[in-house]
Amino acid sequence: MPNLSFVSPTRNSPWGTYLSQIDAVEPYLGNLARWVETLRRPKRALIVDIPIELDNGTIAHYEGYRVQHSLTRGPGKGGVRYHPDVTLEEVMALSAWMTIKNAAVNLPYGGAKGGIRLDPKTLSMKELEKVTRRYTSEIGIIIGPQQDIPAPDVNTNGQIMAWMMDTYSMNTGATSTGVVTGKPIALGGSLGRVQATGRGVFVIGREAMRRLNIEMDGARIAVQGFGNVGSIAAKLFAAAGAKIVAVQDHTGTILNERGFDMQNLLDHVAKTGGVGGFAGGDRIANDDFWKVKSDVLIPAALEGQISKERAEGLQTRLVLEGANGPTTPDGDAVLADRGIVVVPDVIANSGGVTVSYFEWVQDFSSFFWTEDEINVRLDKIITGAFKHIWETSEQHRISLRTAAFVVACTRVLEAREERGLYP
Ligand SMILES: NC(=O)C1=CN([C@@H]2O[C@H](COP(=O)(O)OP(=O)(O)OC[C@H]3O[C@@H](n4cnc5c(N)ncnc54)[C@H](OP(=O)(O)O)[C@@H]3O)[C@@H](O)[C@H]2O)C=CC1
Ligand SMILES: O=C(O)CCC(=O)C(=O)O
Repeated sequence: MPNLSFVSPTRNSPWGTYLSQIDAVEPYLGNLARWVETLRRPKRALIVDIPIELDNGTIAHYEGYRVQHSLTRGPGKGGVRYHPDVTLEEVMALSAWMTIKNAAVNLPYGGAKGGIRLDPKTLSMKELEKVTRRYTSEIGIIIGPQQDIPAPDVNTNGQIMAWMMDTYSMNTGATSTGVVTGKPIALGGSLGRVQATGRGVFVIGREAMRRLNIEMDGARIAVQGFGNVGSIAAKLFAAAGAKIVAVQDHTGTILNERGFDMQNLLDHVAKTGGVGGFAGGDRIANDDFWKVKSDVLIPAALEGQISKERAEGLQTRLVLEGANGPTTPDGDAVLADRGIVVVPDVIANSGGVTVSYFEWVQDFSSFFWTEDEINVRLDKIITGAFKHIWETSEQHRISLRTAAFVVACTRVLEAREERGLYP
């Protein structure tokens, strides 16, 4: 592992996971491997202090980050996460996966990601707005429509993007819609962006199932995480004839062997904030989620969920990574041994950033597309990228993850080589 003085990753931590994925791709890079060290360190990492006055009059300090892992192929691009477990090391890994994802799909971006260590559920809307605006001002020195374009991730949404866009615009003295994506439609957002990541998970899942001869009609699907990505993917699979048999979030795990009534489940989550207590299924122990028999398992929550132990017990044919980094290297090795196919995050959840790219293009041209145009273009781009990765995997007899890294790292390092050596 490289000697970065400010992190001490373990093998299965997010940054350790990313580094082991780079180790796996290195033998397939030919002469470009001389540049591989570039991928093992972020180009730039900013840590910011965010002091705000809480509603009760006290001052609270939050720690925020923006990491630009690579700017080789274009501006930084990647979401912003609000979560109590956010660390610099986690944001580094998430930013690096953005570099790989953007290159795997051939979007003209580098990779970046941001985050603030806080629990948004404990803050009022006013406090959340203050944190967001201060964070945006602090990272304002490195973001911009041509520099680095944030977007939503865990616990962030269109409202937060609107505050970010407004703060950046006020600070620079010009309305700058292209500084973030995932904005509300009224501020230059794109139709289809809210649904895009879940839609992309469905589209890539459909393609992988076709290649593995898994019938969509009646296929059993289990979904961990029922937020933006998990709920929309589940809804689209159900609409295509699959059965959503298990769902899990922080409020519990629910099982229904016959498949949930999706509209009832979505209404329950909208009303109560989680899947727990849903009457249309049986509550089971959280650990039992990982033993539910399924054709497709979609982790759509956080990193590190499929450990070696959980991988040993999975009863599924296909893992479709809606979340970023949900499978540890030890878990990955077990799944490979057991013949369970993994469609990696960097292609499975690439629908979100692809429509973010469409949003950015639409903002620059001030010409907006219909939702149909967006969905057709999304489908075409990501199924094309998936096909290329599948064929690369067959050609080298490597996992889809390593194949995605071969495609992506080759693009990044070729660009690096072309840009030359001297300052
Ligand atoms: N939003 C996007 O466009 C994109 C998101 N992703 C990735 O998808 C994943 C989900 O993001 P998104 O849907 O946007 O986030 P959301 O905040 O909308 O939803 C996250 C979901 O995960 C659940 N969750 C969190 N921790 C756990 C846990 N330990 N066990 C079970 N459930 C848990 C949450 O439950 P609860 O509310 O109960 O905490 C919630 O249902 C992340 O890995 C993200 O990086 C990837 C590409 C783009
Ligand atoms: O839409 C984007 O720009 C980035 C989404 C994101 O953070 C991700 O794909 O993990």
